[in-house]
Formats: sequence, structure tokens, C-alpha cells
Amino acid sequence: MDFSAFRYALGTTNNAKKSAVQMATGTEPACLSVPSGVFDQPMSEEETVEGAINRAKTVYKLIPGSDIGLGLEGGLTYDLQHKQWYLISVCAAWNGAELYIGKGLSFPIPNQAAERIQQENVELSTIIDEWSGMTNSNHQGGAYGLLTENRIRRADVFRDAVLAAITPFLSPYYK
Ligand SMILES: O=P(O)(O)OP(=O)(O)OP(=O)(O)OC[C@H]1O[C@@H](n2cnc3c(O)ncnc32)[C@H](O)[C@@H]1O
Repeated sequence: MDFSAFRYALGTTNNAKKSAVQMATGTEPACLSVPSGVFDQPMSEEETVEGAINRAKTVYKLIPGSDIGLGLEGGLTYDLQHKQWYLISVCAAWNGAELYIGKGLSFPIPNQAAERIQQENVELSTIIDEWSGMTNSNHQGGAYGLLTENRIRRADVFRDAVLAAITPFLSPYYK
């Protein structure tokens, strides 16, 4: 499969997301910041996926000549059974006719982070910046990097989500 055969439009200028697409496709995406249409801090899987889809469809429309629009969205989701919040990283891929969703690693985050987000109305990146002493952690290793001491970085997780979302456009098994 030649993932570099397509021209990709990416609905953000976020550095971690851009390098995820570069790693997954071996190409340089055309980047444009577009609205997700959901809250800045999605608090469910449904909302996170919806934000990814909105970004993919909008950027596909706004960047002429692109073959596939990509929307990458981070969000939180609560597992009621195990009483644990998870960070998820989702990619939507849209070619004007078909839509596929790829979901990256789901990672348990300290419940106190999600509780602060709800009580203080802050975003996850604010808390991760505070804990790590970094600025713009969401453009770098992100929460994954902080929690795993850089064994997993945000771009790695989104890379897998991108690969999952674009594989159906290329693999013969989906025909
Ligand atoms: O510039 P855009 O593309 O909007 O990227 P973003 O990081 O600001 O926004 P997302 O919609 O992907 O994520 C929703 C919120 O969750 C935060 N977030 C998600 N994953 C994160 C991570 O791994 N580390 C730190 N913050 C994260 C993010 O910064 C936002 O505040």
C-alpha cells in the first residue's frame, strides 16, 4: 500500500497532529485550522468522534485538490464500570464520499484531572502544562508523554489513529 499516493488536508496546525500525519503517510499535509464544532474539551467518545468528523469534512471542502480530509481530535471518556477516565485520540478521514474513523490508544488518566476540568472549566492541556512545567504540551508529547515519561507521545498515538482511518481507502480487503 502506498499511503503517500494521496494528498492530505489536515484540519489543524497542531505540531503533534501534523507529525502524526507525516509519520503515518510519509507526506506533508496541507494544514488549516478549522472548528471542531464541539466543546474545546470533549468529555465523551461520541463528542470526540463528532469533532474529528466535523474537522475532516470542513478541511476537505476548504482545501481544493485534496484527496482526503483528516480531522484529529483528542477527548476524554468515562468508563462507568471501572470508574476511570480515559484520554482518547481519534482520526476521521473523508474523501467526499466515504468516511472512516480510526481510534488511537485509550489511556487511563488520573481521575483528578477530569474532575478539575469539570469543576474549574479548564482544558486538559492546562493541567498537563501545569503538572509538567511545560507550555503547549498538547503540541508535544502531551499527557501521554508526561504520564509515561515519554515512552508514548501524542504524535505516536495519533499516528496509529491516522493509519487506522486511511487504511480502508487503500487496502484491497475493504473493496
Ligand atoms: O489545535 P487543535 O487541533 O485544536 O488541538 P488541541 O490539542 O488544542 O485540541 P484537541 O481537540 O485535540 O483536544 C481537546 C482538548 O484536550 C487537550 N488534550 C487532548 N489530548 C491531550 C494531551 O495528550 N495532552 C495535553 N492536552 C491534551 C487539548 O489540548 C484540548 O484542550
